[in-house]
Amino acid sequence: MRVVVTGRQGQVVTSLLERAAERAEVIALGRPDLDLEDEKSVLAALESAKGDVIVNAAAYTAVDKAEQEPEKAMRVNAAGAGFVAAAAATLNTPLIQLSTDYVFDGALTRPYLESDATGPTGAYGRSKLEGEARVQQAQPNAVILRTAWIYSPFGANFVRTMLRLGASRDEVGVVADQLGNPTAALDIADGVLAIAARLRDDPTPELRGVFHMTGAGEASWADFAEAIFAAAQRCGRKAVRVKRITTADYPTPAKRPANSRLDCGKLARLYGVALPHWRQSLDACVERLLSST
Ligand SMILES: NC(=O)C1=CN([C@@H]2O[C@H](COP(=O)(O)OP(=O)(O)OC[C@H]3O[C@@H](n4cnc5c(N)ncnc54)[C@H](O)[C@@H]3O)[C@@H](O)[C@H]2O)C=CC1
Repeated sequence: MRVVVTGRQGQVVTSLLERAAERAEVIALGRPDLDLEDEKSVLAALESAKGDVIVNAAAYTAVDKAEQEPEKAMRVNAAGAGFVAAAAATLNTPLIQLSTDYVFDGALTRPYLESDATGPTGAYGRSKLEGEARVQQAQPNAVILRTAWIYSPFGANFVRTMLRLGASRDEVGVVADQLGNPTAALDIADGVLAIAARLRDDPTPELRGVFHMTGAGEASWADFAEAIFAAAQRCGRKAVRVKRITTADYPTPAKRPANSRLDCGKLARLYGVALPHWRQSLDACVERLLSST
């Protein structure tokens, strides 16, 4: 199977390249060859790459910065996703579009289902939600995969930020009143490859549409940070305390949902795909990061 993915250095792209092994050939296309802001480059690059399945993993992911440049977030995450979907339709190729828990407002007190009403609280979430709509319009042969709180040994993410802060501090303040599902990018890659193989071979309409896919288990950012520091301590690093603070204590430009837990039951039922518990994958990630520094 030949999987063509947008982006070259993102967490999910890098994980797909690493996890492909003998299951798939993964071709990563990034700027300048494929720029989501340039429709012609998107079609030309995807056409020449000739994938069995296309994965749109590139995105404008700077959640806070998006508040200052919402038009740019829209161009990349909404228009750009639409370009990828239109190209996928032209090339008659199924598409997997990565999306986010931040399409929800966080008011529910249970994990969100695919059928729950969306209501993004910031520019990033709005742009990703509009991206979902453009994909569904342009290429019905698509899976929109909402994931969340991605961490990995690559790129910028919460695990790497905590390890950096923990190296120079004994205590770090972390918000304890936002709940979500930490998700390893390497596990996302495994899930995406399984979904891609099924999408290519199985035309069942129920396999298309919106699906939630996160690591099993839930956490607040403070729980997540505590687990990171515990794993680091097992690797010989000093202890770091987590001071549990509130969202009000740590204002950010983008308002984040208090609860963005996603219910992943639909993906398990229809695809038989369920990602490992975030704690399990976290230990491997921390060990890998600390052994390489
Ligand atoms: N990082 C997270 O915690 C979450 C991410 N997601 C979604 O998952 C997907 C993958 O996220 P990550 O791998 O963490 O992202 P990332 O930020 O690590 O990588 C994004 C990639 O997109 C590329 N990119 C940005 N603008 C581009 C453009 N105009 N043309 C071509 N490439 C461009 C960047 O160069 C980068 O390589 C994205 O769709 C993101 O919205 C969903 C939920 C949470």
